[in-house]
Amino acid sequence: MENYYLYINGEWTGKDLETFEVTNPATSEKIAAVPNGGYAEARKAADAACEAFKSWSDCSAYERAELISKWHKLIDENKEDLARTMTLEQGKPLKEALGEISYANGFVSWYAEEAKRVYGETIPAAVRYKRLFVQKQPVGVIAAITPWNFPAAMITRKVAPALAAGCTVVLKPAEQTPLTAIKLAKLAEKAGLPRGVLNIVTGRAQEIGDAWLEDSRIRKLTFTGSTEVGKLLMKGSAETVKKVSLELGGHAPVIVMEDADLDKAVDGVIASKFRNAGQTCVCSNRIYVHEKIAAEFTARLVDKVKQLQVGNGLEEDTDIGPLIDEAAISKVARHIEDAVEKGAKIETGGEVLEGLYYSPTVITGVNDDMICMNEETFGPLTPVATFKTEEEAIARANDSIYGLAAYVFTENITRGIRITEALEYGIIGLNDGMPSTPQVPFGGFKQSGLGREGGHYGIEEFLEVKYISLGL
Ligand SMILES: NC(=O)C1=CN([C@@H]2O[C@H](COP(=O)(O)OP(=O)(O)OC[C@H]3O[C@@H](n4cnc5c(N)ncnc54)[C@H](OP(=O)(O)O)[C@@H]3O)[C@@H](O)[C@H]2O)C=CC1
Ligand SMILES: O=C(O)CCCC(=O)O
Repeated sequence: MENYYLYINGEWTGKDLETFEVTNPATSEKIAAVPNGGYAEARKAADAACEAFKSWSDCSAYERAELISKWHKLIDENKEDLARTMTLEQGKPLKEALGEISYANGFVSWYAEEAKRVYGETIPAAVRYKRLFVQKQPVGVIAAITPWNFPAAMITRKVAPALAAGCTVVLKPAEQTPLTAIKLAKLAEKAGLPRGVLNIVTGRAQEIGDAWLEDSRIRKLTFTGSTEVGKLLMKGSAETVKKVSLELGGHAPVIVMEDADLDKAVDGVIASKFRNAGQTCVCSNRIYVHEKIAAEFTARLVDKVKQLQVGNGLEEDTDIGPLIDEAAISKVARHIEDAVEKGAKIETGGEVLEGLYYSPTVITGVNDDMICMNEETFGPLTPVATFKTEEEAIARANDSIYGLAAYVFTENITRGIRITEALEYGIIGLNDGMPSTPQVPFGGFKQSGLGREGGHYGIEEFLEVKYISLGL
């Protein structure tokens, strides 16, 4: 078993701390023990990041870009090992894990370049004897708290722009998936990132979070995870008025119009629904199909869902791995039981399999009172409801406290644009089940979060705007 430690001020520490176990959700086997850090370690990490900020923020953008590019190269050279580690601790199929490493590394290369494009501005003054300038500066020390469902991409999507902007970082990965995070930090060290610039603390979430929330030297919190914890962290950030970026829950609707290309729509739904066994905040959670094509759409969908292979992610033909834990299984089962009690029909799936596996499921006869039509399932359940008019579909799709991703399938581009503009969502896949990519803004409306990650928008979250008035 490999050793995994905390990474604070360029040193691998925490060897004397108690540990917590990391298990493989596919087999329930213990795969590693990781130090159970807490308040003291979080403080040390913050001290290191504060000290390192002085020199890191003073480096030229080109110096930072070069180190970030070296990190990118090392991640690429180690992608098989990183992907295998991810599959072992998180469960997703190896082919998906490899895809995530490439996606994650896409943020690293994008922000290595973007570091060089942090432009300022000059603004015409109203009087002759003044010159007005705007420049951008790094926010300061950043605290990042990340989830288990994307153990690499949720880290690089935060850390790469923060480093590029000149910020230093303290990071707490999720309890279930710290190994990928630690391996990424080892590669950052190998790339030559100066000590204290990136610090990783594993352990007791609330203590670590509290230490960073109360620390006025930490100027920004960036978080991906549940809406519940996001709200707690937002409240906790108020005391020291930190900047906050939150990427929280979703409840993505899919609208399939009567003029959709049905094969495209079915493939899009499968891609968005079953990615990571449905454990993605942009996974489609509820499908609205025009009543005229509902029977044909459902038949084609069910046929394809039946072909999905459930199994250990390390096996080559696996499409759907295990869910992360028992609570995730119970949530899916509860959503299906509730739907069936309220009149839904299981077209395929609906079974808890041995271990942490749940069979990919399609249900029909769905109505808006069912839990699955109101809450994020975060599992492989596909509820299919029908609608009569475009207005009805839009209203039902928007009837949610969430606003992260939505999907629309239609071959009529005018209608597609009209629906897209009416949807209260931050990300829309129009005839596309996989809109995520490093160069675009990712984030939600309403209670799905604040701020944007990715693209040129992502680096702005780590920059302060400074206005300088020069009197001549
Ligand atoms: N938007 C998204 O991408 C995600 C959404 N979710 C949703 O949330 C549900 C629950 O998943 P869960 O893993 O519990 O998500 P959480 O929001 O609890 O966890 C996300 C991260 O926050 C940390 N955390 C939890 N509580 C605190 C706290 N009080 N202070 C500081 N950090 C904290 C966790 O640490 P630790 O792991 O140590 O508890 C983890 O690193 C899922 O079923 C899903 O619906 C989950 C993951 C990602
Ligand atoms: O928050 C998530 O669930 C991970 C984001 C997935 C993506 O970037 O598409």
